[in-house]
Amino acid sequence: MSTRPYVLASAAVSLDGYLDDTSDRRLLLSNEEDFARVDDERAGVDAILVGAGTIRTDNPRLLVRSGRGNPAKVTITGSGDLDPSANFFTTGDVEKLVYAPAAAVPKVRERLGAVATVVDGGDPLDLRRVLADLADRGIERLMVEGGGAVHTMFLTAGVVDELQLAVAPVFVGEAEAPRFVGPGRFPPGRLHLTETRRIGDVVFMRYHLGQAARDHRRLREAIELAEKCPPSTTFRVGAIVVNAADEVLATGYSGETDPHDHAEEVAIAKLGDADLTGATIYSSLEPCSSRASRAVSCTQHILNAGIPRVVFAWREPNLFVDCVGAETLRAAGREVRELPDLATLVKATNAHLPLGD
Ligand SMILES: NC(=O)C1=CN([C@@H]2O[C@H](COP(=O)(O)OP(=O)(O)OC[C@H]3O[C@@H](n4cnc5c(N)ncnc54)[C@H](OP(=O)(O)O)[C@@H]3O)[C@@H](O)[C@H]2O)C=CC1
Ligand SMILES: Nc1c(N[C@@H]2O[C@H](COP(=O)(O)O)[C@@H](O)[C@H]2O)[nH]c(=O)[nH]c1=O
Repeated sequence: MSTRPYVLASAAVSLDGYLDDTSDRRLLLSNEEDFARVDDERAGVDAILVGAGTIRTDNPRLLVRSGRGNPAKVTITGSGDLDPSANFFTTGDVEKLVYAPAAAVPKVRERLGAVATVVDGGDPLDLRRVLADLADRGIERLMVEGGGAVHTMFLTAGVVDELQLAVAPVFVGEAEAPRFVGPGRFPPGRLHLTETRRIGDVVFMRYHLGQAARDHRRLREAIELAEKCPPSTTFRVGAIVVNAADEVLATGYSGETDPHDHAEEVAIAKLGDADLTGATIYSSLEPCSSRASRAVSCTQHILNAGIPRVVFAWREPNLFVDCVGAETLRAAGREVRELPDLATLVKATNAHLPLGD
């Protein structure tokens, strides 16, 4: 079971590393196309978090403009100095959560209790406790949109899995303007760069950190493995099982020994009596939860084998069956991570299927 959500930090920065200028007007660093990308990211998360400073400065709504998702809104405050009529609280029919240090909770609840759920975040506020509480509330994927104090806090606490930066072609040049991050002890070493993209005049960069970086590397390998699948009229999938030390225990791909083979069942069948404590199975596609060709689903094989962690890229589209693999595994207490930025590669391997768009 996840003890915290997958945390995706997102920011748009100037060439000199600022989030905003010092004027009263909000500085738009993203261009229209990049704001659409941010909207897509928002549509794919369960909650969006900004600091109280951002609510006071920007008065954001934090809604999905395209109407495709319904993420909850989350903020952090020590002072409780937030206006209950701010857009954060008044727009969107979604849950609003305010985390405050224990000592401040009564005051914050008095001010904001009618428009939000005020939660004790520990004394002093403990980020891991906040994240554990969000996980308990069903938040699997959290997008942290800033501002600078919040990005610094999350990154220096080592709880960011993915960082998305959009660099805009402008200088701010004001010493008093908010920077992307302040000083602190950040994760050591170089981050794992997983994507760069030109979006008009903006450069988009995606990085993965820590375990998420290891997951990204292994999942790409599983996706590449699917290229070995023989021609098929069903999904072409690759799977890799690693132990707690990230050593490969077994691999498999669809149709490896028989046309009905699924990648996960092939890999699991090769495991023998390997120690699966802390093991992870990487599968390019969400493990199936029911199937026509054989009696036991891959979700059930994973549960039977006792593999505690599952990482996949693409939610199974409702082409053959209605898949509930991820939900079933989570309900059984397994940690499930989805890396949807790799789904495009899996779709390309499955271009033979009638998938629509
Ligand atoms: N370009 C971009 O992508 C973005 C830009 N921005 C910009 O960033 C700026 C705001 O950034 P910034 O001023 O750093 O503010 P933040 O949004 O990071 O919020 C900081 C506030 O969060 C609360 N907080 C932080 N840590 C704690 C803690 N440990 N315990 C309790 N409360 C805590 C405090 O609230 P309190 O003071 O109430 O106690 C603090 O003042 C704005 O100018 C905004 O426009 C913001 C988001 C994205
Ligand atoms: N200025 C800026 C961002 N600002 C973020 O967007 C929030 C406003 O959201 P909304 O009210 O929903 O439009 C704002 O508070 C801050 O978190 N984001 C970006 O990707 N690029 C940008 O250039």
